[in-house]
Amino acid sequence: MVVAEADTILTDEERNASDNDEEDSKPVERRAIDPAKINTMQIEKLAMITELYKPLHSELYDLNDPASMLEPVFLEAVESIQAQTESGVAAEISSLPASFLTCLSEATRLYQFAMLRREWCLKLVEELQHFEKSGMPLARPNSMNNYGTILNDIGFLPMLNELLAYHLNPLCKLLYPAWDEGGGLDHHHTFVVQYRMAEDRELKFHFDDAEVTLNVCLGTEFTGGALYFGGLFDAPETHDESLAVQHQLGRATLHLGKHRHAAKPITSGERYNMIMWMRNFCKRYHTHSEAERDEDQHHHGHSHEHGHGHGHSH
Ligand SMILES: O=C(O)CCC(=O)C(=O)O
Ligand SMILES: [Fe+2]
Repeated sequence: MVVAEADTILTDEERNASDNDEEDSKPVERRAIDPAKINTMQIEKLAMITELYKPLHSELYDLNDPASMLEPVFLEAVESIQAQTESGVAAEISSLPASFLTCLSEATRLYQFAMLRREWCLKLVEELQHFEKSGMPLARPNSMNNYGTILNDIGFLPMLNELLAYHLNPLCKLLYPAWDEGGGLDHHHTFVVQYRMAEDRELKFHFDDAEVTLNVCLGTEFTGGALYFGGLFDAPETHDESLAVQHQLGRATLHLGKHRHAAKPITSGERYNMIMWMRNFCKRYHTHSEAERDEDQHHHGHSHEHGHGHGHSH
């Protein structure tokens, strides 16, 4: 069932999908709110949180000590990319530390790597539980997850911007060179999804409102909940892919936003994952002429490749 947020407009496709039991064959696009439409209510909410909320672990809200958050092998990989870029050499995947990157699928460019330190993950979960108990207003993460928290809205935006600019964007430029246009992956929607036996236990087949998605497991204790991948939205020849990816605390799965995926039901415990939908400003917000738009649609084959997050008019 697709659940609409108050300010999310469902497309015909999503509306049909919500009436359709064969969700495995009909992925819906997930979307977040357009950053350009951040309204005064959200700004007032952040001001209220900043004034009234006392964090449990205030060190989580900045990136002053990257080594307390990020695994040594992740830092080493990013440093090697930066060093190569600075010396004018095009960075190569083969030059990453040997144990760093696992490629789960060449055809759909699905990767995994160690990213977040265990203590940091567990502290973030404690922080979110503390936030929830504080009675501060909570917005649900997106049009499909009912439980979880938007990190951007509760004080994590500056540190996540740094994480994207200095760590994730250089890595993504290497793994997904198509998004190197303009500033590369230059903005994001980041949230934590939460699954509990008595609440949401799974997530239906969909693709993301993102160029590239980072999904990191924060624990805590659970069974089940594997991610399932089933091909790229715009590449029918990949639709017979059927890959189940297990979670491991602190480990990141990196995939294209258009990579169709689902989360299998958890069978016990509680699962938290941090999701960053990484986006390219040029791709989304530069205005096309009619001719360019026709040209693009011809190439991509899907009109809604453009204008994500703006809602749809019919
Ligand atoms: O449950 C997960 O880990 C995946 C969540 C997801 O695909 C999403 O939020 O877009
Ligand atoms: Fe997703």
